[in-house]
Amino acid sequence: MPEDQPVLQAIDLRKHFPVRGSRPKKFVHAVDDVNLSLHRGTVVALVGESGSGKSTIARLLAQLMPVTGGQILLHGQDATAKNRTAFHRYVRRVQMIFQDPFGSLNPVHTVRYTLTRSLKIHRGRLRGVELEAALDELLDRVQLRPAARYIDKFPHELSGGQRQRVAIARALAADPEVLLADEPISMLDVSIRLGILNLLRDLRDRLQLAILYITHDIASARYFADRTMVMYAGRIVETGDSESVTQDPKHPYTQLLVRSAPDPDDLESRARGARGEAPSLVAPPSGCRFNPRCPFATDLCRTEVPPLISVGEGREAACWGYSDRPDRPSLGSVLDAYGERPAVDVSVLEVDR
Ligand SMILES: Nc1ncnc2c1ncn2[C@@H]1O[C@H](COP(=O)(O)OP(=O)(O)OP(=O)(O)O)[C@@H](O)[C@H]1O
Repeated sequence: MPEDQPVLQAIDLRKHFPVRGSRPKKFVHAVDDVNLSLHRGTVVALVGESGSGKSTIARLLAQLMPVTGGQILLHGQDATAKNRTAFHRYVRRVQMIFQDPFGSLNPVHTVRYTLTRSLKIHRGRLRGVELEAALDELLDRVQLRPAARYIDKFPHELSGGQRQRVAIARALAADPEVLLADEPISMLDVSIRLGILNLLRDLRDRLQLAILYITHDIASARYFADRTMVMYAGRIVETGDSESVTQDPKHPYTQLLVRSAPDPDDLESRARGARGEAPSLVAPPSGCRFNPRCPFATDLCRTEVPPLISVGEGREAACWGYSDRPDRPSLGSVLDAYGERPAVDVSVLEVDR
């Protein structure tokens, strides 16, 4: 297998949810034309505001629901699971970690039960010494040591961080190649978030996992992810290595997102105050979906969807401002345009490595 071949790939991924009771039928355009690739030993962050479609992408990649359009490839092969056996095979390779480790662990079962069950589902029945060794190894991988201290505990006897580690261990029991981590730290105490990210990074390196890290916190994307993809209203608006995307954002939306870190909700209120609300995904704005909030938008932006345009090595932005069209908008400083100083200095992105 060539090193640079993606493990998991989404091509022109699309998800439209029907709006219940609408006549004529309307749809929430949650995800449109999303392409992404996950590679061995690499973390890709998917960043965006609430409702931008991040979780939908994770659930599509996990095949928890059908796509409206597009394709999911595992090692270059169409991975659409057409029956239970195929789905089971897929889930062994592609595991998901959820936001709420309390909700995702059954409160009536001990760590031993949860992990044994996962091992049984994915690796067949293990017994005696073999089972104990596998349980020990799983807890060791997520740094819950010594295993004996945790193995017979119930979820309520563990801290949030320990619960999330157990949820990660349960995912590792499948011996996956891909982890889809949907906001894995957002419900945890700030003081233990870094520990979980460092654990995931360790797993990336030691097990060469391909990780999709979903977050609305662009600072953690910079800290943790090799590459960052920024999503706005169901579409990818910028991609590149995390350092460049966060330090030198090109798309006006990414610029706004970076400037309002670490509180993305602040972005919502500031942008609303300045330029209307986040768009309805039932009838998304034509052209660039960011155009109603963009201070630089022109007729071109209002009518034609911008493609992802190269804006540097390995970097792309879906903004007409970077095209060579004669009617392209001329970009300026987002902050000047909004007439505001940054709420929080960008240096908040400097997290202790
Ligand atoms: N099952 C569903 N039925 C209808 N609409 C849905 C469904 N799931 C998600 N949506 C809509 O799709 C859009 C994208 O939602 P999604 O949860 O993917 O966003 P998100 O970026 O993950 O947000 P958050 O950070 O709040 O989870 C939203 O408008 C949401 O209301």
